[in-house]
Amino acid sequence: MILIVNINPSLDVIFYTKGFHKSKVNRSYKEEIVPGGKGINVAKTLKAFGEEVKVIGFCGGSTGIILKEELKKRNIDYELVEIKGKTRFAIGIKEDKKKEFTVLNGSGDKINEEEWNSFFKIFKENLENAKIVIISGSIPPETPTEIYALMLKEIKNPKILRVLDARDNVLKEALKESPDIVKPNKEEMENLLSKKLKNKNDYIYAIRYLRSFNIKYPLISLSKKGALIGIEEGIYKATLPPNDGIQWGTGDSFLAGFIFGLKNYQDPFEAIKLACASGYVKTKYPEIIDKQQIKEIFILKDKVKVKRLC
Ligand SMILES: O=P(O)(O)OC[C@@]1(O)O[C@H](CO)[C@@H](O)[C@@H]1O
Repeated sequence: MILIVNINPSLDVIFYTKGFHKSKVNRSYKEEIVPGGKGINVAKTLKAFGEEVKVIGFCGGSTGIILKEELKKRNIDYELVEIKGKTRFAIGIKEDKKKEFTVLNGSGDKINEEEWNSFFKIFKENLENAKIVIISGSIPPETPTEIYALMLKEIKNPKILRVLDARDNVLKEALKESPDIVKPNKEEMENLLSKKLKNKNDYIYAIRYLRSFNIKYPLISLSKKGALIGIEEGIYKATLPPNDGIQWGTGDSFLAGFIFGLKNYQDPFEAIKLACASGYVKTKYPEIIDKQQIKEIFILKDKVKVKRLC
């Protein structure tokens, strides 16, 4: 089973509008509501690939009830600790004829001590059956930045593949625990290094930096410009022709594609191709949940170009 930790899930609402103006009353002509949060997105894509997944984390309030209903509809197994607070919203705004996509992520509510204790109990129990653990997404307010480092430390079985997608100080702390796979995006990596990544040398520097923490497969997603991967043999850039679809949750599908590829083909090149194709296909849909989308991913996979940088 692939265990997915999403401690700050969300209900994602996408508004489609003919025009959006700040400080004005705006109207949408269509809305979509999907269960979200980075981990849940990874879970949905992996499930569509046919993998057995389980999501653990927190949920609360009426939004939490909807989140659970939506997960059930999609046959996603979950064990979420009920909290006094509520599950957050994340809002996406897509304007017709514009390439930009606006996102407003809610913060979520604070988790109390009792709720954390219940979570760690569930976490430890589920580690027994997990082959892969993916920890992904932002953390609730007032959560110590060492939280993901703590979880990684808790995974004592060396056979479990430890995967992390986090940002800022949470990522910084967790790197010290040498997860097997990390996947910051370009902006997150720039924040971590306090340096812009502009060219090939910067890319090499960034991957080497991650590898200095003994990360087996450091990945950096470059949005429309593809992705970077570091392996023992070298550093590579994978690309697909750019498209103008919605860039929300693409990094999560990217990560799911990579994990599926690595697990089933044990080949990082096949994995990075599946990752790029999964991210690309996600730009066309609010979520990846069915076999038809997976077919599209497999067709696209062979079009991904992988070039050695050094
Ligand atoms: O606040 P976070 O956890 O960084 O981001 C939350 C979020 O925007 O990320 C996903 C897309 O990657 C959405 O499903 C979700 O709502």
